[in-house]
Amino acid sequence: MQSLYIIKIGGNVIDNSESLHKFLEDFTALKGYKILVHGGGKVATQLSETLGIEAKLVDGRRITDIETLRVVTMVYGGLINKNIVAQLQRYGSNAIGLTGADGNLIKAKKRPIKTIDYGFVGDLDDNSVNANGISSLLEAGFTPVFSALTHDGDGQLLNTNADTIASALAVAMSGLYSTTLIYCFEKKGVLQDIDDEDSLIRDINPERYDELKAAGIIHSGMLPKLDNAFSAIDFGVQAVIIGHANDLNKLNDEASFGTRLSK
Ligand SMILES: Nc1ncnc2c1ncn2[C@@H]1O[C@H](COP(=O)(O)OP(=O)(O)O)[C@@H](O)[C@H]1O
Ligand SMILES: CC(=O)N[C@@H](CCC(=O)OP(=O)(O)O)C(=O)O
Repeated sequence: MQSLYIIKIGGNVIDNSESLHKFLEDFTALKGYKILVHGGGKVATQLSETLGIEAKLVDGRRITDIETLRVVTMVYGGLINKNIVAQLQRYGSNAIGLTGADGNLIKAKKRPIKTIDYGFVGDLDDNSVNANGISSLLEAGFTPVFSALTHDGDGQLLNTNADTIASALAVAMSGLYSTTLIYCFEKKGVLQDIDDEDSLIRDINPERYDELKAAGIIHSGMLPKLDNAFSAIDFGVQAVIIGHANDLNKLNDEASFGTRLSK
């Protein structure tokens, strides 16, 4: 089996142009098949507020009414995706920018209304990702760049969390490639003390995860990220690493890049 990297970058990296450029240069230098997934929640929140649309998030997930869907379509599918693709082209990567609607590559189901109506938010299931379609892009020499947008097959775009997209892509692609999933953000990895970059936790297994949650050491945005990450490992993804976007060039040096998850 050939190897594949699926790498996700979040809003804080995208919002910092120096950090983003270093990351994109290092991403281009990685050998072999690769897919980039980007969020951009921070930029969407800023634009919403500029437009006078209140940004509402519950448990890290954006309530996406029709106005907000327009904003995230512009921000994720347009502004951020096309800028990243243009920069990757500059560095020599033949990037192709995508939403899940393009090539019907990721189909989602609108989240059912329970206690909260999330609006146009899409959830993924086992059949969401068209792995063969994505594989044909990779084999043709393209580097797919996915934004946090999917579709329902009935003409409706949906907002889907980028960590979830990265995890679902990794699970689906692991049937065809030996897949490593990497979450890149603005810290060295999962930290024992969130304010101390020297307190990196090198390995986490499910038992340790439970302890760190109970002790309040892991909280907020790191909780859904690790839930997605452990679910990817359970469903056959070879390796999952969480690390600093500016350290991607140290990826092959196990001792210096990020937190590794194990079963
Ligand atoms: N133990 C921890 N180590 C590192 N980050 C943590 C930890 N616990 C909570 N976090 C928070 O998780 C955030 C990352 O999640 P999130 O904001 O969703 O990032 P992204 O937008 O990159 O996906 C960090 O910015 C940090 O504030
Ligand atoms: C449904 C939902 O919450 N979607 C996310 C998609 C963007 C994202 O995931 O961005 P980060 O990775 O930068 O957080 C949102 O709109 O914030």
